[in-house]
Amino acid sequence: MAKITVNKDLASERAKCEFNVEELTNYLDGGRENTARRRRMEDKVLSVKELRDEIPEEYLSHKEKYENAIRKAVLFYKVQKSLDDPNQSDHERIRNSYRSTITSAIFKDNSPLTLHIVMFIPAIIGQGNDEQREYWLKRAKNMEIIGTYAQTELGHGTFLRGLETTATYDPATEEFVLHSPTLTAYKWWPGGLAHTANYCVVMAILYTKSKNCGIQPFIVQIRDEETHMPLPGIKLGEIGAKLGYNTVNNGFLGFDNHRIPRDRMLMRNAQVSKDGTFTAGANSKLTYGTMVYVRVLIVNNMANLLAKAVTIAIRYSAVRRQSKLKPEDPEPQILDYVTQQHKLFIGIATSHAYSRTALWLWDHYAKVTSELNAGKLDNLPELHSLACCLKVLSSVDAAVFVERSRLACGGHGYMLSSNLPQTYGLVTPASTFEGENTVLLLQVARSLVKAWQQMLNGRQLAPSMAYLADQKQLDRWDGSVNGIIRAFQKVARGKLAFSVANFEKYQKMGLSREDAWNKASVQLTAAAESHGRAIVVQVFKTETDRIASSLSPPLRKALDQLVELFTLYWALERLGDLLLYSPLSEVDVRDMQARYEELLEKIRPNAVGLVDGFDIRDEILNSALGAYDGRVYERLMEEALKSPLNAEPVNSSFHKYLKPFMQGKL
Ligand SMILES: CCCCCCCC/C=C\CCCCCCCCCC(=O)SCCNC(=O)CCNC(=O)[C@H](O)C(C)(C)COP(=O)(O)OP(=O)(O)OC[C@H]1O[C@@H](n2cnc3c(N)ncnc32)[C@H](O)[C@@H]1OP(=O)(O)O
Ligand SMILES: Cc1cc2nc3c(=O)[nH]c(=O)nc-3n(C[C@H](O)[C@H](O)[C@H](O)COP(=O)(O)OP(=O)(O)OC[C@H]3O[C@@H](n4cnc5c(N)ncnc54)[C@H](O)[C@@H]3O)c2cc1C
Repeated sequence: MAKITVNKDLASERAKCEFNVEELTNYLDGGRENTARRRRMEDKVLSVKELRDEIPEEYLSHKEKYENAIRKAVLFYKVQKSLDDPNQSDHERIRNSYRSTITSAIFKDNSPLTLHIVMFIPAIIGQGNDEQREYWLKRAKNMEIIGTYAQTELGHGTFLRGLETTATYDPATEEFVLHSPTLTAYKWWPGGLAHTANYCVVMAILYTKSKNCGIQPFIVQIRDEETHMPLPGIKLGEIGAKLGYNTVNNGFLGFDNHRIPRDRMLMRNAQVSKDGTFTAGANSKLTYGTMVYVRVLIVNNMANLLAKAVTIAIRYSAVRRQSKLKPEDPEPQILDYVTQQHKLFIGIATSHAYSRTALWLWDHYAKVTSELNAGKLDNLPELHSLACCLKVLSSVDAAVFVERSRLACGGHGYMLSSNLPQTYGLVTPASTFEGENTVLLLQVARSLVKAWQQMLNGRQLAPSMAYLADQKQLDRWDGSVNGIIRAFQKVARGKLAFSVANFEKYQKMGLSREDAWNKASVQLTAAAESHGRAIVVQVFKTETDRIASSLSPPLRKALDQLVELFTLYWALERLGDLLLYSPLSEVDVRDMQARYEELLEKIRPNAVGLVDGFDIRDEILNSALGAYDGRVYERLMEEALKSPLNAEPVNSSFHKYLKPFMQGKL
């Protein structure tokens, strides 16, 4: 094997690291065996050279990008399948794949099969009855059919009761008639819908016996299994170019009185009998279960994308030298600027915070799902609220810190060859999809207001909201992580109390409940956001304490520093709230600021080790700035030379336009 020459600054950073990087990787993977398994899988996938792009994706046309993505998706699926351990349960398979980012090595802009895996199959599992699962899951898991999740319409994404697609039951033929009565009823957005999927789960308003029975899921064939032509009564297409996700093949779909058999309604929850009698499920919101599942997964996806961005930015910052700190000294590494550390170390800490929170949430999700399967629904509202608020916070923070990583790389961060713009294109839609963030915060606020009322009635609160009942004053600011967590809880409690008081005040002033809610909604969403912050810091701290107790002292210290940095960063960001709701004084603020700066200094020698610990291979980072060897400038030039414009010294447009123009002949 050729010897890698590592940039000398990066090499000396690695020599400075105070902990064992491999131990950190094992910790993140959940053990040495998991690291080995993940690496074996990466080796195998990366050994398939047909999965690599010869021409950088960005130089392909829109159509070529899609065709190339499909070519790779098929091959990638087969390689993955050959590595699958059939003895793992679905729960274990997903948990074990939490640290896997290998998909990014193949697709810079995501795969056209994403929705098949992430929503179509889960919708059949969550919404299909036993026979439906038996039949459809086998076909879907074997890739005999490819599906997507078609819910959003041109006119409505958030407000599901406002969907216009109808499924009207016809008892004479025992069929549902699917129809899009208007342009705005067209399904719009589903990934893979345009040219990839031949089936989809369609969410439509069910009418039977002339009654609206709410939104229900239907499994609908949309293309012929042989010719792939759209079926009669179905209009399909692609929605066009987007900020990112351009290889996901998002599509539109309209129905013109398209008929499907009765057994195509997924009937795990609600049912329609042959004569058209509707039987409601135990809770109508179980129909929204696929969204809860994906919201839970998104938290982890955000942690991984952020780890990628911050790895690139930290390595680049160790290599890049710019300006002068002292006139007599050479140009320093930009990582030595404390402002640069302030921009980036929080990204490392945030990725850790959400990857710990994501695992915690996944285990909670699995527990509640098994209760739901046993008919126990009590914990569904809390799960919904938690999934909403953690999806919101992780997507907002990831977008901010990925963009900050890009900016921290100066001009080179603007290059597609840095892979930072594309990474931003992957994180930013998560603030919109799977429930627009403000809308989800309002759902969280709704659950908090309910909890507040339960508390006033002396009822027990769900564990994640139990702190609301803690009436004790926070007498003293001690600056410890646990003290700050309690302060965050006080903030959330205080903001909730304030918004509930305003909500009630507006109603007393004569506004309807709905108008009062709307008027109080800025404060309500702020309370929901604070509730989320309190949960994330607490989970980050307690889960790190729980899992890291057996680690070596140097690594334990490094992780504790990240937890403290994360806590202090948000305390300083939310000073106004803390000054309102906790006994924080001016001196305490100055102490916190000093401690924060001290932490930046302590983390500085470990910065490269911390991102090396994410163990994201060059093929996955896909970045001229972030490669392990730090050959930043050489790679930037190599990538520049791949531009098709560099294939010839003079472009034909010179003779056609520029020359006549400059010579006054045009
Ligand atoms: C080996 C496999 C490994 C897999 C690994 C995969 C790796 C990849 C990882 C990550 C994936 C990244 C890529 C993801 C691509 C995703 C693409 C995106 C797809 C989509 O966007 S699909 C469309 C999503 N759409 C939405 O989210 C719509 C948002 N709107 C809503 O959810 C609702 O309309 C609403 C909640 C806002 C309001 O609903 P409505 O019916 O009007 O409700 P109300 O009448 O107001 O009642 C509210 C009442 O209901 C309760 N409630 C609401 N939702 C739920 C729920 N889901 N569960 C439980 N309860 C719910 C709510 O609390 C209220 O209760 P109350 O009345 O207060 O008691
Ligand atoms: C990349 C990408 C992939 C997607 N993939 C899929 C898919 O596979 N399948 C699918 O079905 N859908 C998909 N979607 C659609 C996505 O789920 C919706 O865009 C999302 O649910 C938001 O709905 P909307 O676009 O209608 O936004 P809107 O609801 O119109 O939001 C616009 C604005 O209105 C505000 N607003 C709306 N309602 C309220 C309210 N009640 N209170 C306060 N403010 C409100 C919002 O906060 C926002 O600021 C995808 C979207 C994207 C971007």
